[in-house]
Amino acid sequence: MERAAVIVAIDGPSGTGKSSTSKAVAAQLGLSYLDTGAQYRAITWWMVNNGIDTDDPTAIAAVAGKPEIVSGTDPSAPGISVDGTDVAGPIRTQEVTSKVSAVSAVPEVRARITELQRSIAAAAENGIVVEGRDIGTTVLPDADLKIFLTASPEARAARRSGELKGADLHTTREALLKRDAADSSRKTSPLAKAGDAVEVDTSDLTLQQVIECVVTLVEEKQAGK
Ligand SMILES: Nc1ncnc2c1ncn2[C@@H]1O[C@H](COP(=O)(O)OP(=O)(O)O)[C@@H](O)[C@H]1O
Ligand SMILES: Nc1ccn([C@H]2C[C@H](O)[C@@H](COP(=O)(O)OP(=O)(O)O)O2)c(=O)n1
Repeated sequence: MERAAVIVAIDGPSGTGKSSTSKAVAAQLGLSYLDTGAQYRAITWWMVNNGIDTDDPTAIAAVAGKPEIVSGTDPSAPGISVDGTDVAGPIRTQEVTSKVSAVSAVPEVRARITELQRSIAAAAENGIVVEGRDIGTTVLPDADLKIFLTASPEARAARRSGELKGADLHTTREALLKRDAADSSRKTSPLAKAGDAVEVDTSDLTLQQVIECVVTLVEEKQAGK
């Protein structure tokens, strides 16, 4: 039986499991996948690389339309490039991580990236899992299923410092909470749970349990479409 294309929005703060869950769910169900955080990281990388002062919203706004960002949507190899350069590695540096909240708070940046996200979602013939901070509230308010992942700061910091081998837990926790606070308090499209999103606290769940939970929710939606 042909399945209807389903659009899934997964939002939440850093380290709640959005990327790992979204990729696995998309792969398991044959859907496309979009990492919107990678797009904000990519535009931030471009700003840094081009000497733009990331503390100057006017300077950022003036050039927000310049970089050409191309996102891969295959969950097993997503990939991201800026003006033809593969930036999958460089967008994960600490410098980019520390500047991404300031760049992504600029309305001109958000307008540009949001438009790109909507066109990618519209082109996904078999459906798509889109993960970020404002997907269910702003980017795709008509998504078929909205999930909001949460987890305690302790669990999130432990997961992140596990990734950044040897990183101090306290420093990781503080940096993560600072970024969440900035992302939640910005004026334009802050990190927020949509009223109709299903909240899943992943603190005491394994990644496999979270994946199974989301797969079940998607399959229920598909069955009802
Ligand atoms: N439920 C979980 N239990 C334990 N570790 C997890 C869980 N979910 C994700 N992780 C791990 O935590 C880290 C951050 O997950 P990630 O998916 O990148 O989160 P986010 O995209 O929300 O920032 C990864 O190393 C991932 O493997
Ligand atoms: N939809 C989105 C996605 C990410 N952002 C911004 C805010 C986030 O701190 C950064 C980086 O997002 P990313 O998902 O890569 O962050 P993690 O380190 O995985 O938590 O991008 C956003 O403003 N809107």
